[in-house]
Parts: sequence; structure tokens; C-alpha cells
Amino acid sequence: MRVLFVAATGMEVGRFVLDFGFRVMDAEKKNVYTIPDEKNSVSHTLLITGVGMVATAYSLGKELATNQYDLAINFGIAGSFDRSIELGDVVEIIHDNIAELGAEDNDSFLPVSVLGFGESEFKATQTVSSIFKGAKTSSLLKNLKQVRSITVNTVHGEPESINRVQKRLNPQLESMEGAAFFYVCHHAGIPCVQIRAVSNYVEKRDKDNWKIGLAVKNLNAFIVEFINGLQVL
Ligand SMILES: O=C(O)c1cccc(C(=O)CC[C@H]2O[C@@H](n3cnc4c(=O)[nH]cnc43)[C@H](O)[C@@H]2O)c1
Repeated sequence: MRVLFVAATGMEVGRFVLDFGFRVMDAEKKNVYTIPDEKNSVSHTLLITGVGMVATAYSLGKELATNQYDLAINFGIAGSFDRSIELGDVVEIIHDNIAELGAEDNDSFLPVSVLGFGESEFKATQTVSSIFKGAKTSSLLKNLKQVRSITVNTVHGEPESINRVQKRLNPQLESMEGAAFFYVCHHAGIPCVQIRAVSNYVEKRDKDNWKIGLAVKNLNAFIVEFINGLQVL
């Protein structure tokens, strides 16, 4: 099984890279790390795309143009609108939306689907529980909360715009890459999942409230279990 791990920044993948010895194999591709297992039966690749939808679509499209994978997993940190999710919690995004893709029309927003120019809503095509169904795996891989997210170019940080997007789409999370990842995977026909750890609540911007360290630690613990779980499938 070939798995492509996709993250926006090196900051989000620290322990994961060290533990498994991912290495840059091609000097021309400094954002692509690989590690075959001893039996070469599972070949993992890690792609660091850069932050945002444009960087994600470019890097992922380029990688998938010349390589085949059985599964792609997008992982990173995210902001939460939903206060029942604790900072540091790891969740699975099963529905994502390119929230700003459309047109303003007086007081309403017309999504790109209504304009007749395509889709802005995407679903994960796999779930973690379906991947590990029937396998003896860590409890971290079980009972993962499934949530709905939006993907934005501008991180929400003002009460007025936060209220507006909550009224329109009622998202639980937001990131800057997730829906672009789903978009590319759908078009390339690659099964895809998205895992994120909550680093902050979506609120008036105050970086002192963010728990990036905790989110990255929990996210990496999850990914380590995910890779270990793949070995016993
Ligand atoms: O300094 C800032 O204001 C700031 C705002 C958003 C994100 C950052 C980062 O350093 C992380 C970028 C990375 O994290 C994801 N992320 C984390 N929290 C959020 C959020 O509340 N809304 C959207 N994206 C978020 C995002 O996917 C980026 O890849 C700094």
C-alpha cells in the first residue's frame, strides 16, 4: 500500500519525520520525503506543500501527475468554531468547503455551484475507521470525532465575519488547505482522508490563546499510530 502524507508546513510534522526517518531522496524535490519499509510493502511519502489552497493544489497536483498512491492523508492544525472540541483534540474532517468561492449578491452569497462553475463542497472518500476495520489497532485510531470544516484564504479573526460564516455554513473547523486537498484527490481518483488537531478557537485574533505545541504533539502521536497501524493491516 502506497500512502501519501500531505502537510502544509514542516512545523506540523516534526516528530513524525524524525521517528520514521523520512528523507529527501531527490535534491530537486526538497519538499518530498520518502521512507520505504524493510519489506518494501508499504512505501510512504511525505509532501510539504506550503500554506494555503494554491500551494496545496500546485504541489499535490505535481506529485500525483507522476506518482501513484493507494491513499492520501492530509494532516495539520486547524481552528475550531465548535467549543465542545478541546484545544489539542485530533479530529477527522469528513466534509470540507471552499468557503469563499462564489459571489456576493446583496446580502446573500452565491456558491460557485449556483453560479454554474463547478463545486466547492467535498467529502472524504475514506474514513480512518473504514481503513482499520477489523484490525487490532491503537485506541487513538478508534472513536475519532468526525467534523465538518471550511477552507479559507483569510483566517477568520473578527466577530462580524465569524458570525456571518457560521450562519451561512455552520462549520465546526477551519483550515487553509483541506478542501483543496480533497479537490485534487477527487480529480486524481485517489482515496483521501483529512486529520487535524485543533490549535485554536476561531475568535478575535489573539495568538496567546493558541496551543500549537499541544496540537502538533497530539497530531504527530496520531500519525505515528496511523503508520504503525498500516503495518499490521
Ligand atoms: O499568525 C496568525 O494569525 C496565523 C493565522 C493562521 C494560521 C497561522 C499559522 O501559523 C498556522 C498555519 C496553518 O494552520 C492552519 N490553521 C490553524 N489555525 C487556523 C485557523 O484558525 N484558521 C485557518 N487555518 C488555521 C492552517 O491550515 C495553516 O496551514 C498563523
